Amino acid sequence: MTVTSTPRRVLTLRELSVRTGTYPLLEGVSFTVDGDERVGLIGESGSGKSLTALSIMGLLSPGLTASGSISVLDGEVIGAKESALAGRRGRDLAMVFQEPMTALNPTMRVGKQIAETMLLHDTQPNKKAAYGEAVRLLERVGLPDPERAARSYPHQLSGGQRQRAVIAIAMANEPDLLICDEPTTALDVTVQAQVLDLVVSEADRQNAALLFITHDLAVVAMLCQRVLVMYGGRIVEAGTVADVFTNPQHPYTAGLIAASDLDAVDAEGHLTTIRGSVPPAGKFPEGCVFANRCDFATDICKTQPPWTGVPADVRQSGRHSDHPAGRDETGGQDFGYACFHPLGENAE
Ligand SMILES: Nc1ncnc2c1ncn2[C@@H]1O[C@H](COP(=O)(O)OP(=O)(O)OP(=O)(O)O)[C@@H](O)[C@H]1O
Repeated sequence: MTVTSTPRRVLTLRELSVRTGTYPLLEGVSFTVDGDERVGLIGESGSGKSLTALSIMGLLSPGLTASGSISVLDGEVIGAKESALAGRRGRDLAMVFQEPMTALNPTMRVGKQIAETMLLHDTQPNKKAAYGEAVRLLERVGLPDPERAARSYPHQLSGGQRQRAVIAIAMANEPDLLICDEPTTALDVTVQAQVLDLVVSEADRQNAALLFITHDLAVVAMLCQRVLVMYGGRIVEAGTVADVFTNPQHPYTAGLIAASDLDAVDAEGHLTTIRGSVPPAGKFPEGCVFANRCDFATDICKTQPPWTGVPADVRQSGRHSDHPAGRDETGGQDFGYACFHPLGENAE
């Protein structure tokens, strides 16, 4: 008899909400990531993707308050002391930001920075061993002269090399979850694909789950098994990449897909885009947050917020199967927001 082991759940968000003093930025965000998964988080600029990632890392700016629950492995993030969060960052989970200099100390040599993250988490016995491992990591992430790179300050490396060094730091302590927020946006087009390959190969090599934030649907289609679609601080659709990209249920998802297809032109020959733009935070409509840009909106969408609870089956099992836009029965995804007028089969 073949025994298949269930992968470990590394991340569970339950009704995460984030507010400024006066208005919500994220509302009712619920999803899970298992240890063997690569999950994409997509949405236009201002949808709330980075805030979701920063919430998971416990790195929200002062002045923002989070409620709900974020569990990384077995540790709760919301309400945890900074000392506890710092102990988990880099060990249980790590993040690669869009701009590598965000993560690097400009005044410290790269090798020392990598060594320090290992010493911080006691994954190397002493400075000499940690520095040796840092050089090996720089070689593994593709730096051509790793000893020289280790002796360099960040500004002495190219943008692509800096991002490779950041990936080395992120993976130095073998985290269970790697979050990447647009990791290639600031890089030359020529090195973007190499850095993407590196992220995936490092995550796979260490069996780390990947939460990959991007505007680029093609990258998600290439890298991820599952996708979460975010708009107005909510997850509006979730499912397997195959399901969501071929048969989107939410009009916003359908619009994103149409806008990403460079061959798609409307009757007047203009490229298809989603009409209007993402409102600034605090200015989303009452009712459905997408109602003012949606071609399918009816009166109910403008007045009544769609259901935003976490369904009982998700609360119990982390899986959700009976809602139209949550129809993925294999991926364990879940969310708390849905369209009044799901597009149904063959959305196009
Ligand atoms: N500290 C803050 N205080 C107030 N509003 C904020 C703060 N941080 C983010 N926001 C607002 O929250 C909304 C979501 O921002 P977020 O950065 O998460 O979007 P995003 O989807 O990651 O966009 P992008 O793709 O451009 O990074 C935006 O309207 C942003 O202006």
